Amino acid sequence: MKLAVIPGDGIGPEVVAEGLKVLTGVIPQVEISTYDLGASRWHRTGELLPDSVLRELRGHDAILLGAVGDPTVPAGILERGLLLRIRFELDHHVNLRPARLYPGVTGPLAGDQSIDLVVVREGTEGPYAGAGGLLRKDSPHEIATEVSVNTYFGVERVVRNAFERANRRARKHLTLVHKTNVLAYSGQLWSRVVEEVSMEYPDVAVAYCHIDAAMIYLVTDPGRFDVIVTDNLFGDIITDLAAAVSGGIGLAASGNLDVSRTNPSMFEPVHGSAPDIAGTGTADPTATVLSIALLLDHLGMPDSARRVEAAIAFDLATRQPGSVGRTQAVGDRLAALASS
Ligand SMILES: NC(=O)c1ccc[n+]([C@@H]2O[C@H](COP(=O)([O-])OP(=O)(O)OC[C@H]3O[C@@H](n4cnc5c(N)ncnc54)[C@H](O)[C@@H]3O)[C@@H](O)[C@H]2O)c1
Ligand SMILES: CC(C)[C@H](C(=O)O)[C@@H](O)C(=O)O
Ligand SMILES: [Mg+2]
Repeated sequence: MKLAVIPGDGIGPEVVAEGLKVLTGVIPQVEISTYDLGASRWHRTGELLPDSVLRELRGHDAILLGAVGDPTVPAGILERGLLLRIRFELDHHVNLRPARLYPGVTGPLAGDQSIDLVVVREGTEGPYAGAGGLLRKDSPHEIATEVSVNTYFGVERVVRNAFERANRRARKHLTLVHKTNVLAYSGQLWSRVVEEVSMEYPDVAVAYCHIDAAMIYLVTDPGRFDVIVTDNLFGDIITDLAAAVSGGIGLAASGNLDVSRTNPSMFEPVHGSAPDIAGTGTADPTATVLSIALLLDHLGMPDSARRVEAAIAFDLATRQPGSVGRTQAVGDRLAALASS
């Protein structure tokens, strides 16, 4: 397997190092190329993602990314110019973000909540598309627009993927989360496409939830969700909350998938570069390791993926209170468990 690794900024390199320990323990023959992209390269050279590097990335089976973003770089430069550019150029239209409350993990919710859901977030459109601009800049009449772009092609392929996933899961339940009461045009398109595609999946029960109410239910009754399909921005927000109620952002994994497999997919923790804890050795690398399980599944190595997941499940079930908090110690435990 040829793997491109982008450690990135902040805690990115710290969690990626632990992820690679686990991966190379399970798949010793992995061929790794590491790419120095992120804040330090930008400061040194002004480069974000040279075209030559993008070409090289395309030649790999998958990409593992830590995180990008740094307080010394103006907001959005790295996020848009590096991370989103990779997602867009490599057509990562399905942003897969499972959230599960593992046995032994204490979440912040009251009572015995069961959480086992997967968010299928659209990855290349919505307000992320970069359409819009500033009119009458620096005047009292300045106007900023950020247009949400939703194409039939883009919505249909992500909705179809969500139905396929729901159909393979035990509960066979899909919830569209949107804001159709206000976002009339895009809401209509998403609702219509969900209705159309649902005809091909008669075994999947379909529900709808406005984004604001979905935030209530994620906290009061998360068990109602199985597969959530939603747009790029709603999906970003939902998945941080889903992570928080499932034991924390340090456990939340993601895969940016080109479902057509024309381009390599990219796997990364849902969290960012966490400048507040970077360098302290306290970041939880579990999200990165779980992202590696998604990567192994995507590349057709389900047995290895299950070994990695089982290692995480065992570790989470047996972690002593206060024993999280050392990045390397967690990575060592997971690597030993996964390769034993
Ligand atoms: N995919 C990505 O690369 C990605 C994702 C989100 C944010 N970002 C960027 O990261 C930077 C920081 O963003 P932010 O602070 O809003 O979000 P963040 O996810 O980096 O951090 C939010 C909070 O979660 C904590 N946290 C994050 N990961 C953790 C881990 N593995 N273990 C323990 N605690 C963890 C942080 O300490 C912080 O308190 C920004 O530049 C942002 O744009 C990048
Ligand atoms: C950093 C940012 C561009 C990114 C997003 O909004 O998708 C992040 O928040 C994420 O969740 O991966
Ligand atoms: Mg996010």
